[in-house]
Amino acid sequence: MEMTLLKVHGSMNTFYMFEGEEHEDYAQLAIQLSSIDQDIDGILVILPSTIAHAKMRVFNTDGSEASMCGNGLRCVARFVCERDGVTEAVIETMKASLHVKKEETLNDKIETYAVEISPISFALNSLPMSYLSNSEWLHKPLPFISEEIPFSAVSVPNPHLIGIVPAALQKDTSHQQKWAHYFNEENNYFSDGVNVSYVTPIENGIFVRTYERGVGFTNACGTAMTASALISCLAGLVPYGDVTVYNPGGMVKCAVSKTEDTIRLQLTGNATYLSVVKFNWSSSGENSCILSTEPLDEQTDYKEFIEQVTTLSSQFV
Ligand SMILES: N[C@@H](CCC[C@H](N)C(=O)O)C(=O)O
Repeated sequence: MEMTLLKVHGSMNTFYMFEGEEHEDYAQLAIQLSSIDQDIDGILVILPSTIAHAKMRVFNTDGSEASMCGNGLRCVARFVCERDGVTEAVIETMKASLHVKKEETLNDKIETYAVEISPISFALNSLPMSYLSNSEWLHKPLPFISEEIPFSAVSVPNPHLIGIVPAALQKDTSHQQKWAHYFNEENNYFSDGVNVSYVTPIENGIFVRTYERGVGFTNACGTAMTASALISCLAGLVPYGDVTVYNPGGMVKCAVSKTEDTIRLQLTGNATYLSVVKFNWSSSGENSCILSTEPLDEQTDYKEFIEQVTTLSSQFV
């Protein structure tokens, strides 16, 4: 089957995105595409929805399906808004229908979208995480990892384990690599695996590096950055409101607001189109191949933006 794919990124978290139908073997397509193009972190499928403007499904490079993808949702938001001629929309995801909207550009010429991140839960069984008989784990060391790093577990709704680390542990990624790898193999704590982020407060925000479940280290993970902003606010490391979050692929803004019984999260960042790719997909994989690639010209502007904004975080990249 010949398909037209858009190669897109949010903070350099990179995907092939396309309109599809239900009941195709997208897990296998994700595995095939990521073995052909090792730049990508997964695929985004835009489907018809009976309750929203569209439905998004996201598959990691290992073929596992995730309940949410913050960076991907911004790209889907752009596609759906441009397709339907609107500036706001609702996108159905695995666990919730989420509000998305076109935003003021983060910088000249950068297509920018804001997306709701929800539902949020600190209940360990929502990840799931199992540790002794705890029902939540917030800003406390996990002694089998380290007595110094405060970890928090949260689902938004995909699962995140977030550690607040000093600059030295942010620069040397081997500690994070070891534990993230361990938690994403057969283990006693996370039966479905977990996205693991190390967060370091910097001058005007936080820096977040994420090892994604089903992928490995990524340039950025949108849900992880938003969950990290929330944990940093709860821990008193940054004030509530708009948190500037740097990552190896760029910078986003995460709005965190909290009343007595409600937390609201919104992720704002780029939705950049890289190229239009014609792909021949055969289910056996034998004849699957890229037929043509037509580069688009948005990445030059994105690179300029990154050069301007990432001086503070360059020590970690
Ligand atoms: N990159 C995404 C998250 C993708 C899914 C994740 N690997 C999982 O399995 O939960 C993001 O931007 O949120």
